[in-house]
Amino acid sequence: MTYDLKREEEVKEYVENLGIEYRFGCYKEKKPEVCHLLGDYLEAIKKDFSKAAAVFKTNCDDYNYGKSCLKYGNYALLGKGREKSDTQEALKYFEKGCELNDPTACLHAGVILTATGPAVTVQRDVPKGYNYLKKSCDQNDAMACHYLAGMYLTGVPKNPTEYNPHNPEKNKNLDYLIKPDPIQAFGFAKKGCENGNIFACANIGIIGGSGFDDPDLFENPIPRDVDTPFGKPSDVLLEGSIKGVSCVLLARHGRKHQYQPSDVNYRANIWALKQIGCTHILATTATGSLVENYRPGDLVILDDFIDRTWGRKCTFFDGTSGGPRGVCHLPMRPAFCERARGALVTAANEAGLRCHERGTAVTIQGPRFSSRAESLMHRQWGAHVVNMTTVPEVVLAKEAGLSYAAVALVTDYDCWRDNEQSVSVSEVLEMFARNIKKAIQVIVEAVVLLAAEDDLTYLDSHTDLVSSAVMLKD
Ligand SMILES: CSC[C@H]1O[C@H](OP(=O)(O)O)[C@H](O)[C@@H]1O
Ligand SMILES: Nc1ncnc2[nH]cnc12
Repeated sequence: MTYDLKREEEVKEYVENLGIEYRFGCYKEKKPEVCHLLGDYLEAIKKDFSKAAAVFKTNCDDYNYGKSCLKYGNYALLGKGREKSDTQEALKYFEKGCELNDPTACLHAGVILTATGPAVTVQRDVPKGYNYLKKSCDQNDAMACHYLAGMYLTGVPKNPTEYNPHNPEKNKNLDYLIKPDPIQAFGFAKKGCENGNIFACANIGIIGGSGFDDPDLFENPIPRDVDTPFGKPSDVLLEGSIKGVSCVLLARHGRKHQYQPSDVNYRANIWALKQIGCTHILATTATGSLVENYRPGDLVILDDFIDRTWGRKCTFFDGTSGGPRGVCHLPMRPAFCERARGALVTAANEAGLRCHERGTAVTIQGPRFSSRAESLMHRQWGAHVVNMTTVPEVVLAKEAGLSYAAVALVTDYDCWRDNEQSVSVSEVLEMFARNIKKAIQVIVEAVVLLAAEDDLTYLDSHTDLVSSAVMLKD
């Protein structure tokens, strides 16, 4: 029989007949795949969750249908179609689903058995949980691979309460069920990424500025040519890993330093990093000092800016096709992500480097350096360093909901000091080259610190802030 699905009565009849067919296939013909469809039908069309739960349960118990075990496990976990939730019961069904080769059931069983925290009610069994996760990842479940990558990244301590993400030195002495292993972590992250979990692809973007355009950060970087609604970024994105953490490097001015500060496509750069799955961006920038105590060779973890640029595209919210809609009035205090800044500060301090934990950058339009009068004025305004790129980069990263922080390397004293030559390109590049190891060390350690954080709710607050700043009328 054919139905005209534009007519309401015929749709109703079709749906009713579907239910009859499923019942027949399940109860009379005893076909497990049809019983599963019947469960889906009861859930999605009839919204009868207790009946759906009963069908999934029986189909798992009697017909060993893996997908139904997963479904019933979910019902038990959420307390859906039954009086209350029961994690132990859920685990039993996930384990059976996994034995029947359902990769999602394996994932859920693995997560339950390895989870820690106050809400956990099931006895932790990391080796068993690990095997379930591995089976799931082997069957190309991207989430399981991502989860395993996380386990190898930080290691799985016997006693999770002893683990302190802010104290890597102390963590080294812990007793581990799974030892931290960056190579394994990267392998699983790569597999998670290949199977479509963008968060396993490249979590931390690194924007390298002058002198950091092409550093040897990754062993075998994979170049990725990316396009965005805002045009092409300054260069290919280089994917690789730092101590097992998936990262991606972008040369702000292009690897041949082909774009001057006002011609950098900042929007494409930030969008490309977000598009590829970055949640964080750590940037480097060469800066001139505006205060005596910020000496060439020092690091500054920027915490504010003064914008002296003009004509740069400084918002994604301008109606560009493929971009976000509405008008965005984003608060700029704080300008940088405090958590990412904290990681840079800790990394610099732990490495024993001379580092200023705060600093305001005045970003000038360039490409020329400041006049002496301008330099003196910037000093009076309270800026600590001067460069040509922090704006609009920091603004756009914030609009994209990313965690962004920048480590500035002081390369010169600009031109405000009496009886001293004013800054030159050769001075900047020479100074950066002499200190590049510091910048690399800080970025590398900050990447490790950020990756070890397990409370990522601050990332939600970045995106929430953007949502609350957008004015949009339908
Ligand atoms: C090469 S001198 C001026 C140049 O250096 C800084 O670049 P970046 O921020 O990309 O490190 C500064 O902002 C100017 O663009
Ligand atoms: N003095 C300076 N002014 C602007 N950008 C810079 N980058 C490095 N030094 C600088």
